[in-house]
Amino acid sequence: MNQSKEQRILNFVLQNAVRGDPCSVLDTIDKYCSQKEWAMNVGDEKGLILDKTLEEVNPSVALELGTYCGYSAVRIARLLKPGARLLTVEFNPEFAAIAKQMIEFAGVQDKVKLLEGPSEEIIPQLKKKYEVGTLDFVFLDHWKDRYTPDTILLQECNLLKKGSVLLADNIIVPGAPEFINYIRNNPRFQCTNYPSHLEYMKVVDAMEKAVFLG
Ligand SMILES: Nc1ncnc2c1ncn2CCCCCNC(=O)c1cc(-c2ccc(F)cc2)cc(O)c1O
Ligand SMILES: [Mg+2]
Repeated sequence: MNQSKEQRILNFVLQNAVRGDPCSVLDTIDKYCSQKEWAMNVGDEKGLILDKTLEEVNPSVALELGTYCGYSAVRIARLLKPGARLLTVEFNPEFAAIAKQMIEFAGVQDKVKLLEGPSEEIIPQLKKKYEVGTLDFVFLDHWKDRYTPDTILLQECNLLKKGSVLLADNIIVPGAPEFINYIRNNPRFQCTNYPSHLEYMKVVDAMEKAVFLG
């Protein structure tokens, strides 16, 4: 049974990155996906926007929707202060299994909780089952047509507080037009657009930051 692309990415990391060194894991994934096989990691260019936003917010509790191979989970976790934690949600069991190994190899497993399932099921469980009060930071990188319903669900579940920051990937490609329409016309959010490029490609993409005003 031949390997999946995600398994090949993980194997390349296990053989070429430095165990316990998150930056070497990120660099190794970027090297593989830019030189050998494209994959939908946020990548190093948009990754810098993610880094800068995280340094601004310095979250105690962060949520990621769409783990994939764990690239952005490692990217986020490496910047979290002691005691801070990331909850990351992945729908696809094969991706979740890869991401778990990636997160452990990078040595950030103590900061990351990987939750398997659809976001619409997990979000309503965050307060009671996962002891979340409110979320300081949310990275949206899952199905693009889930960005809006999940942003509404986060509000309905009282998971956002004044100052909570949402950062959404892929505003141009694959695109999230309904989300952009929703969030930019919603007086409870202050939005900023960050032009960039699709991971590992010369194709234009962008990220959108939305600060919840309470
Ligand atoms: N917890 C949950 N709930 C619901 N869905 C869930 C989920 N957890 C996961 N998923 C399921 C989403 C899996 C993938 C989402 N990401 C994407 O679809 C994505 C696609 C591209 C792309 C661009 C140009 C191309 F030509 C082709 C693909 C780039 C990206 O950066 C992307 O993030
Ligand atoms: Mg993405």
